[in-house]
Amino acid sequence: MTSGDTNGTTAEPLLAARDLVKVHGRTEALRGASVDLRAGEILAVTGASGSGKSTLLHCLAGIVRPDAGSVTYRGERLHKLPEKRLSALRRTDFGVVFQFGQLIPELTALDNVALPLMLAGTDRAEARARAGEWLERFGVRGQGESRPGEMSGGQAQRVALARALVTGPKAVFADEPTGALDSLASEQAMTALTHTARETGTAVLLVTHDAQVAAYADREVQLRDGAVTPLGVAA
Ligand SMILES: Nc1ncnc2c1ncn2[C@@H]1O[C@H](COP(=O)(O)OP(=O)(O)OP(=O)(O)O)[C@@H](O)[C@H]1O
Repeated sequence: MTSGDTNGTTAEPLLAARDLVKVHGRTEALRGASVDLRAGEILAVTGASGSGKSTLLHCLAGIVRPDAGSVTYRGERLHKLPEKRLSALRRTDFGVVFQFGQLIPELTALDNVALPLMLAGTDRAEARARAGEWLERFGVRGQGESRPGEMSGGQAQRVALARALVTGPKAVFADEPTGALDSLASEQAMTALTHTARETGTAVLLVTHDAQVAAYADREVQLRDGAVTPLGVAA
């Protein structure tokens, strides 16, 4: 793994955040954060609790608009897009997974993974067939007919990862995806995520406070007080 911020990039990044500022009430969550996510790379964003990691992820994923600065996605000003266009882009090009997978509790694992395909217009039978293949990839095919409450945390999280990747997004945003898992389940989920992302050329922005999880990334940037700092700089 190499470290670095926005320097040393030769290829055009997939996503580029520049000088992001985001204020929540009286808290400046981001104070001039800049970072690139390159196509196909797995980038870990680390930093202390409250340093702004989740806020940075939300801005890059187009979930939250920054108060200042810019987010450029393949040449488009993401933060300036109208809401309708932004949500359409999020559906086709981005996948997200959070600490608690946020699967729909009433649906089986298979239907949870099939849903994004159906929302994109795939018919139910085809969507379920493809969802089954993705459950297989993540080692949870056997849980296809289980509802989230009937699975272990690790299984549910692998289903959530399959759901994030099933539509073939260009980027997946994972916010502490293993934060609620024990070390074995965490290892299984991270191995499945990174293998699949590398196989499919999907970029992953991985927010974590766990050095073992960050070690799965190709590159790491660290946030401190809402800005990206070079790795290894003492507080
Ligand atoms: N919706 C919000 N309303 C008010 N304050 C917020 C909100 N979201 C984040 N904050 C504050 O902004 C700062 C940065 O939060 P953020 O969640 O981005 O950090 P983080 O590095 O992801 O933290 P953690 O590792 O604890 O999840 C924190 O002080 C947090 O309390």
